[in-house]
Amino acid sequence: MSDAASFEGELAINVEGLTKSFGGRKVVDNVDMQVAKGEIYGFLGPNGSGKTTTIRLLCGLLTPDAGHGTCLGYDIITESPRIKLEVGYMTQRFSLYEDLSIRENLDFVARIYGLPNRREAVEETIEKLNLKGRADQLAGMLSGGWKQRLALASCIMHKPQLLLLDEPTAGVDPKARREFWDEIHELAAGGLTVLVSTHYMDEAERCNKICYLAYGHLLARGTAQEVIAQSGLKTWTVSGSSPRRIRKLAHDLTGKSGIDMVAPFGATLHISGLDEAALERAIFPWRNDDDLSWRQDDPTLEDVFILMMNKASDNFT
Ligand SMILES: Nc1ncnc2c1ncn2[C@@H]1O[C@H](COP(=O)(O)OP(=O)(O)OP(=O)(O)O)[C@@H](O)[C@H]1O
Repeated sequence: MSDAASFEGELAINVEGLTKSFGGRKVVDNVDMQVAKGEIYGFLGPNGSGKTTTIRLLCGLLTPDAGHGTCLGYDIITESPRIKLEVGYMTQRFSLYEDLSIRENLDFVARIYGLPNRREAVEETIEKLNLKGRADQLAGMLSGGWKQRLALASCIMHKPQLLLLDEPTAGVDPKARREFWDEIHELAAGGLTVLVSTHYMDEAERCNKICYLAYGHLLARGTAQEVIAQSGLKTWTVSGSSPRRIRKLAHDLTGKSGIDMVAPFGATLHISGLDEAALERAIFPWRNDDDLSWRQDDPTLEDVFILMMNKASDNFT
């Protein structure tokens, strides 16, 4: 059996070739993943692209059909019970006992884990996640943001080394999301490794590294800047004399050769293409239009992800 301490300074997650099928359909296909200790690693991709399945393969809840590797220094196939003990997993539909208070919910979780010094562990967690003022409130009466904070508290009370968060802030307002992310950064600063799936671009940008999974295939990885640069996408931002003018331009350019994507952003339009020369040719007839103002821009992460999603749906579905 491997020694978890031996992964110190190494990779918290190191897997290769992970593959999993359901009903004859590959939902995770040959995925490699390396996550350094203490890193916040974002997991992005369209609905049904295999993010949750990959998370379950990593923590030993599912066995891969092919592939191998380690999580926290333990073999994901032969040592999954050890992994489960050292991972905090916040599932998409995390359930709390609504008629128990925050403190009672945490006490219940502490019992399940069989934590020694249960009371101390609960109070320490309440303190750590700033839940003190609400500790006696019923979970069912909490706002979405506080519920997520309680869910997070439940996942870290047993002091895991790796936190797996599956869309932890879905449906939570921006202020509560920001506070939740401040907390994640604080935990990572203390040495915890975090793998988080999200559909929010601002959250992707708060990760140290990200990867993009589509239809089971890992299409990109790196820092947000690296993923944007690797995409090779060229983008123009256009503003117009009126919303109607911008709508007409979007209509005229959509589907034109050389243009891979046309996306409205507020009062502007993002026009992107992978072949710079072909893009220039496509927009040329509108470049001197007095009603339009053109600016060459860096593509956003969202531009890049939408392009990858469109291309993946052509290639894999
Ligand atoms: N236990 C299962 N049995 C059969 N099919 C499954 C099972 N679990 C997941 N799937 C299917 O595998 C595919 C990938 O699902 P998964 O939940 O991993 O995607 P996801 O990227 O997490 O999606 P979302 O962003 O919607 O949460 C989906 O088509 C899903 O229906």
